[in-house]
Amino acid sequence: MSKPFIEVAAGLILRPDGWLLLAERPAGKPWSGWWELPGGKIEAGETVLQALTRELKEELDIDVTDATPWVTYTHEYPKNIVRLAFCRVTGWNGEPAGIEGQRLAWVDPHKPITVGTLLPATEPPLRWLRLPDRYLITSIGHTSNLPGFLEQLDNALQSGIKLVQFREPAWANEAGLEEVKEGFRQVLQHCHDGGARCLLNSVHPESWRAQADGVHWRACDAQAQETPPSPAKGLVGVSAHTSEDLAAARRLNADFAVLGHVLETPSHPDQPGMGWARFAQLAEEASLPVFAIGGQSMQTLNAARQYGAHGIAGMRYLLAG
Ligand SMILES: Nc1nc2c([nH]c(=O)n2[C@H]2C[C@H](O)[C@@H](COP(=O)(O)OP(=O)(O)OP(=O)(O)O)O2)c(=O)[nH]1
Repeated sequence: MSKPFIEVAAGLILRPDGWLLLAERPAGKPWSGWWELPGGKIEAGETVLQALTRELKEELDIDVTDATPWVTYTHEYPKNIVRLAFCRVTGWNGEPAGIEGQRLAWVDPHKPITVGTLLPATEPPLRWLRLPDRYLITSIGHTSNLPGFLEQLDNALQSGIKLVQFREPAWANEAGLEEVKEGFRQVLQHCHDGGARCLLNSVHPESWRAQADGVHWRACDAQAQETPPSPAKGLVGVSAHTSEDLAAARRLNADFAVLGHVLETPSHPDQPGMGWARFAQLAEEASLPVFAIGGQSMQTLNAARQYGAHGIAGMRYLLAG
């Protein structure tokens, strides 16, 4: 007999200081005593955000004023399969209270969670929440551009960029390997001095990866990998344009995908963007955090979140701050 399939809306209720609300499952419910994100089952005819708003009123007595879809994730338990639509909740009226007698705790998601044991399906979103919301991709292109780029990079790091990808296919085509490798070394050093991590694009030699803080797979390279290559060091990102690319990202146990391009962008002048509607569709099926790419800037971050993005990725606009 097939297992029951449950659809759930769950909220990452985030205070302005970044702390997150967790709740203990009350006595009398399955998994009582385990900690979770507040929320509950989606009823027939309800949208995810309607279900979330109702559940948070019933369980916490708060009125949600600002919530956006985030990652939708399916987990198989021994007795059922749960599809969790996680949403970021950043605005509400009222002070959360444990209406069903459940204990509540505000926690810093960037530190180990010590309040109690999390439900198995609640662990991934806490890990994903630690990803920064902006992902800067390098576009140096030529050895003579390196000093100017590093200056701009320092400014971007100062303005809060915490995740960078070294991706230089054009530069690697026209310059010697050692020259580009030296550029990578310098970018990495600036990132580390500025408190950021730097992933290496899979277009560059595998032997450089040990220095990087993780690998970012091109879509074609991700598709070509049958199984995750030996335990990945650091973060794993994957570029995606289609459902198949997102499936490859899941096979590689990626921490996130970069999906696009969404809007028109100078880096792909002849290709129209997929648009936000298609982006939202693909993001919903991704089962992992997705950065929107293509025409993205701080002005599009809020829009991207409305369509289910975790954050934005880009070259020019993110570098310009
Ligand atoms: N709310 C929530 N549910 C989670 C999380 N992680 C996780 O595996 N689940 C599972 C546990 C349950 O099987 C299911 C949620 O169902 P529930 O029993 O809380 O739903 P509900 O509040 O509508 O409860 P009820 O009225 O049916 O008693 O999702 C999480 O972080 N938050």
